[in-house]
Amino acid sequence: MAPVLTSKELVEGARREIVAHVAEEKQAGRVPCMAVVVATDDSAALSYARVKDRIAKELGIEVRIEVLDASTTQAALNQRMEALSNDPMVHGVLLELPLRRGLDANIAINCLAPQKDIDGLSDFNVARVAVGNEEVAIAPATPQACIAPAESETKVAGKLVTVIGRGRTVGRPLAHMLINRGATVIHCHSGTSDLPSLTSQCDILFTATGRAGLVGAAHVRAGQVVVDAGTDYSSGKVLGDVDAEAVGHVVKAYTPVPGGVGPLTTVFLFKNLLKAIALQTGSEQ
Ligand SMILES: Nc1nc2c(c(=O)[nH]1)N[C@@H](CN(C=O)c1ccc(C(=O)N[C@@H](CCC(=O)O)C(=O)O)cc1)CN2
Repeated sequence: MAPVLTSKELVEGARREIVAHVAEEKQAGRVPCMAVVVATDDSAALSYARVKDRIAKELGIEVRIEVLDASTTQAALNQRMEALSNDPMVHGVLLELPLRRGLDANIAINCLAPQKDIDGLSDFNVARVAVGNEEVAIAPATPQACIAPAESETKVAGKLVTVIGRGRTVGRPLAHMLINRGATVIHCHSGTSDLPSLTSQCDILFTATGRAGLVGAAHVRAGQVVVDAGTDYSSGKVLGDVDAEAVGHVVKAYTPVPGGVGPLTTVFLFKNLLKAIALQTGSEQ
């Protein structure tokens, strides 16, 4: 079996960096504060909010969780996002996804000032990433959490990579971020015909569809690194896109689910909060 690229060491390294950075912020008189808006009944999304709260406490970061009940309208959600964005004590706002039916995440997220959009999902941040201006953008956390384990195994620059998935939170920004890092990108999705021929020719395969077991032995070849950002809870436990048993016998290394991209996503959200502060205070131009 190929080595499993667990994210434990990367998470621990990132946490050490965050703790040091938070201490600097506190010396400068700021307590980094993230608002988490929960307007969903999705049990996974609710538990992610609680996980963020617990980890934030360990890192010295303040978290304000705002739960909006089932009667919340789009207008009320937008107003809450705007108010949190205008609060000088709040440095970043995150909207737990997916939202309740009838609420539009894009409209709500675009009510935030771009420098407070720590999910990096507002049109402003998406556009900055897409045009290669990532330095001064807030890039979404999950794509960052996909690239870090791949980079720990092999350089992304100059490689042929395939991305499966075109969602707004992972697949789409990930493809842009890989281009920004010098990779040659094949971008696939649910409508792609003959997926195995496009996934098996690349050096690094990223998958973010949420369809458990989509990637099997026919999709991979020896020597590849496979990064799995899929999460499917329909069976009662969390499963990735990759059939690890089948793929693990073929490839060079792969990230597991759980224990791979997920835990790294959370720490990159906190890193985004610190970048947001730098953008707000002008210490990053
Ligand atoms: N507004 C956002 N919503 C969502 C995002 C996001 O980046 N912004 N990503 C995911 C949720 N997410 C972080 O917010 C997240 C997902 C998974 C994990 C994680 O650690 N998963 C564990 C498995 C946990 C389990 O057993 O249930 C793992 O993979 O090891 C953390 C954060 C969707 N929503």
